[in-house]
Amino acid sequence: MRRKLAAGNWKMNGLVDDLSEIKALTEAHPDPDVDMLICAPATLIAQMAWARGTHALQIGGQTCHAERSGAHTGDISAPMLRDAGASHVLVGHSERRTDHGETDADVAGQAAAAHAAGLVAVICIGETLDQRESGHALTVITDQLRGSLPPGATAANTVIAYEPVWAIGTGKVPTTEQIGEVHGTLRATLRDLMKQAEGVRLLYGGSVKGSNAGEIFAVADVDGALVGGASLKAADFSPIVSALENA
Ligand SMILES: O=C[C@H](O)COP(=O)(O)O
Repeated sequence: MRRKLAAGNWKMNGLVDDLSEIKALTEAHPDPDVDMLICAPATLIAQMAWARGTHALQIGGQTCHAERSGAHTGDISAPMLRDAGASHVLVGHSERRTDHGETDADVAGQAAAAHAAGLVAVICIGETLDQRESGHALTVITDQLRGSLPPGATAANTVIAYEPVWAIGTGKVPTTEQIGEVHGTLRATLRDLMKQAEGVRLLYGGSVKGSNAGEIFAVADVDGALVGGASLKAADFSPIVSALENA
């Protein structure tokens, strides 16, 4: 049985004052039936880890370098994230792939670095609108998964997040049939790639809100969500956590 995961990605948002949202979130879900994760900007990871106190909320970074240390100005390594209090890290988010030209091979290297540092890698994949409309979505996400999954990936150290690029921050959401088709394909692909395929959690991400979370979580092989905008405020994220608890 896969434990469900409600993950938030604050992206390049959040100042120290916003840690009040973590207090509100943990107070709203003192003993959650699902895993909760917030991927914070690097500047807030240590303070967020302090702010959660003894709550089970997990904290993640949003990217990491493939190397442990070195002359890479402005980058952050997986051991640094771990040292700051993170247990997870996003790798291969489409905004990283677009803004920083990260390739599947780069993402696999980052995920391997995360694993070596004892972090869970949340590997993000997803097709563009052109790829969806030209009928290539399943080929694209399958190729991304094959290229981004490093050797040594296990059910314990890896989560896959399917985020169609066209659904991120747009209010557009695939149909539940489309989500089910992709997640079923991802599960089948994982079976080809690793022994623990049944245990790997598959998240859906892209315009998830309290109002649509329930129907998304009812789709087979959707084990949770990766939420951007609606994770910034506890009042918005809490209904998503509750919907997952009730799924
Ligand atoms: O990492 C999160 C995704 O990019 C989804 O963002 P969104 O919920 O604002 O659409």
